[in-house]
Amino acid sequence: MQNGKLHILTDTPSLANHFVAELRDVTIQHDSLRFRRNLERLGELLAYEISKTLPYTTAGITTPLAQTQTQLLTAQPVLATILRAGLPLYNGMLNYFDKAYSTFVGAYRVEEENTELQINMEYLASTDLHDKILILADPMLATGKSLVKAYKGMLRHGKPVQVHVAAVIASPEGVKYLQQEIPEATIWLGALDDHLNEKSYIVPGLGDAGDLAFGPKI
Ligand SMILES: O=P(O)(O)OC[C@H]1O[C@H](OP(=O)(O)OP(=O)(O)O)[C@H](O)[C@@H]1O
Ligand SMILES: O=c1cc[nH]c(=O)[nH]1
Ligand SMILES: [Mg+2]
Repeated sequence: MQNGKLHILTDTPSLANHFVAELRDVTIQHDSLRFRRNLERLGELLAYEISKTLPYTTAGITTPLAQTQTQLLTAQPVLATILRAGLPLYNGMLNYFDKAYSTFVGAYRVEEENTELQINMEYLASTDLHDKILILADPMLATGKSLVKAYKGMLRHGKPVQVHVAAVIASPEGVKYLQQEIPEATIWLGALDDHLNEKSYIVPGLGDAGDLAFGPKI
């Protein structure tokens, strides 16, 4: 699906399908090194796709043989992510936007029986966001509450001129919530899944991205 504001990598046959498949597959996903690397690879692909929509200016460069011209980013984006599971995806993006400044948010879902899902946000370290192109990356867009809470917290550090949200797997419910709460955002997904289950996990999804990347939380 491509509607200008929502882009989904796996709607087109490409290697992105392999990386998402390996993240989901129970016979492969327990290899945590491979799991993190696949998140990183998708961060690289998403960064590349986003880069095609950013502003560029013509710049002159000197090779050993001649002068030539090229198109370079007018300004670096700011990369933001949510700990823990966001780290490998962020790292992939930083591999490509290698001069970007960063913003980090520490947030986690509090999953308790019979209560509505809450997000605990305990840490936010941000660079100046005023008039910046912000790319907010988190592998899982489930209810969307973590991303929305993180973004609203970040606005204390300036209003970005452009907002991109990048996720590896999203639910339709999460996309709808994000579009309602952050209508200015362009959304970039690895895959758009079917639904959320009663514990607000994405189905078919991949399970718990943070635990698969870094081990179970106690
Ligand atoms: O859309 P939501 O319903 O808010 O869910 C998505 C959040 O869940 C995961 O983090 P989690 O809370 O599991 O923390 P972790 O990265 O420490 O595992 C994921 O990385 C998102 O931040
Ligand atoms: O399906 C989900 C939902 C939230 N967080 C995850 O890691 N997976
Ligand atoms: Mg988790």
